[in-house]
Amino acid sequence: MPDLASDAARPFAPVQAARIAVAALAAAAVWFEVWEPLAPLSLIGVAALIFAGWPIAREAASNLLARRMTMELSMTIAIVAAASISEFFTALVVTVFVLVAEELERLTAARGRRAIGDLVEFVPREARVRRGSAVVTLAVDAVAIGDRVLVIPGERIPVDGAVVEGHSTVDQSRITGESMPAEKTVGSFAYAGSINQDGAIEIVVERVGRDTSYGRIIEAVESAERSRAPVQRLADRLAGYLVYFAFAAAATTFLVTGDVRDTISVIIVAGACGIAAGTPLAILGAIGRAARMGAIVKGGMHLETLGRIDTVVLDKTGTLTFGEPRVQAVHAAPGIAEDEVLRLAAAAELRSEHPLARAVVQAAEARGVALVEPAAFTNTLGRGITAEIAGAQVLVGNRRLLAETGIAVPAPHAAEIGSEVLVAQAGRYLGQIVLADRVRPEAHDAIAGLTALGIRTLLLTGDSAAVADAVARQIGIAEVEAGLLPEHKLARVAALVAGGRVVAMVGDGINDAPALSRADLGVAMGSGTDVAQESADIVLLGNDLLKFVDTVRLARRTRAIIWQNFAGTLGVDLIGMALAAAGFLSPLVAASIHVGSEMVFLLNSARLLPRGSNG
Ligand SMILES: Nc1ncnc2c1ncn2[C@@H]1O[C@H](COP(=O)(O)OP(=O)(O)OP(=O)(O)O)[C@@H](O)[C@H]1O
Ligand SMILES: [Zn+2]
Repeated sequence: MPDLASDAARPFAPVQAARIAVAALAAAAVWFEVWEPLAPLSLIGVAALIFAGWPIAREAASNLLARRMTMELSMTIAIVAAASISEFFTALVVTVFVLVAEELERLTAARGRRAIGDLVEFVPREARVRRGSAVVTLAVDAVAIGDRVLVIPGERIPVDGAVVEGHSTVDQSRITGESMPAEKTVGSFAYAGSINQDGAIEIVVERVGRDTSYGRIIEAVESAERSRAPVQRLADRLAGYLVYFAFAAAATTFLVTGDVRDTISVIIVAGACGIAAGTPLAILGAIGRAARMGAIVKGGMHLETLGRIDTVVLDKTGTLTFGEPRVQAVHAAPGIAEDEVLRLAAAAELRSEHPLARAVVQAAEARGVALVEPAAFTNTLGRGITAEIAGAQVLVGNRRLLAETGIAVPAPHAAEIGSEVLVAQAGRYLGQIVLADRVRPEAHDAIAGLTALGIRTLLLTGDSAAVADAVARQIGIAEVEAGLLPEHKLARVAALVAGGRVVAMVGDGINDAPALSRADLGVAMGSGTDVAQESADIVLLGNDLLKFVDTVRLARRTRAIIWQNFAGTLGVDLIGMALAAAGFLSPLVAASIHVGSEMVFLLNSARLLPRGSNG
């Protein structure tokens, strides 16, 4: 049972091969009774067992000292027992089996590790940095934020940053999971770890190394490898119990039948590496595969939770929509100019980070309206802005904000469904600005995918019921709750969790951060706030909701594979021990069943490893 973290990196050692060869040759020599001066004690057998069995016995001794019940322990006992009744052939062949199995396990585990190694290796170590008119090649560590990095066609992009020159298409599938090449022109954002295809581009460095999106993927996978998921601890415990059980069964067999060979078979047949090594391999493989799709799962525990979720709560703005509303129309009250409505709104919104605020300011700029700085302003959660402009109080926000101040507002324009931003000055209604956000094109299919998995979906939003209903209809979410303040979203999620649902909340961190952290699983959009991405359990780097659905499927499959291995191991071991106790299994057959079944379960886990990890 090799330890994934430490042993797997070790290549196939020549001495290990020598041990296997020596044990195999000695087994043949014993079989043909080549040189047996001291029969029934086989000198060749003893010498070969000491040489070949040494690592197994050493591992067994250290496990014994650490009070860990492992296969090495039971196998050592079985080998010694076989030798002590002069069954040297059996002892040697079992030794070969154990050594070969360990080597195979190590190779499988190494594949898991290599998937991570490839990940780390993929980002170039050097970058071409512009220095005045010259271009110098620097180690990526020496590149500073604000430097201009040049990337020629065919090269991998070494840093995260905005393109300031050139035009190209890049393959950024490793970061966002999108299979189509993405076009990069001046102003687009380029990710470290993507491959520049046909044009030279120049990038202003914004993030380097572990701070890049790709660096975060690596970090997530590495930490997933270090942290043990609860199911992994369960696997270790179960493996230990199996060894105890095998000892008890062997003792019983010996007491009842008095047959040493059958007793040895009972010990040998019970294997648990399929779960002890297969469980971490499955988790690592799944996390690596999710990372390939642009879904960073920050640990095996979250993967496990994801496999159990039955409810997904989604935020609207920034999650189901792009979170980039655009002004559709400005409706001014009689006698008021549209530009005046926009001017006051933009002034009030000037310092607000809210997506609606930014859209209003942008629209004002686009129309050439002069922007004035507000003398004072306050932001009321879920309502809007109260500002002081040119000595008058200006309200910019939703119906709730104006109604609470006693300002009458005409009914919404039936022509458009959009978020409305109402504007009032000194207690008088001036007009409204209608904004619309684009629904993410994959949102509809993503919801359908979740529904097909039997998952309940809810849309929670601070926006008006009219907008929320329109979005919900468009993407096929049945349950909608609108007009919610952040604390309402939190309470709603808390109620679902208290009701026994396993809840994932998908959001962008703008006014849904408390709910994100309250859910069993917080899923942050890559376009969301940094805080949300940092505190979330899963980050969707590419903002692709379909990849979230794929990740849910993957998590369920991982759970299924782990449980298949659990059940399979228990079944094989119990049936094997019963057959061995009844005298149906020779130690050799018992050893092949042990090793054979373990390899099947290990390969079952290895199915989850990302494919083509070199590409
Ligand atoms: N700066 C602002 N300017 C104008 N209106 C605002 C502002 N901040 C909040 N509002 C109003 O309050 C409502 C709720 O805002 P909140 O930020 O909680 O949710 P949201 O962004 O509309 O949607 P979601 O909850 O889906 O993210 C908005 O729809 C808007 O009507
Ligand atoms: Zn084993």
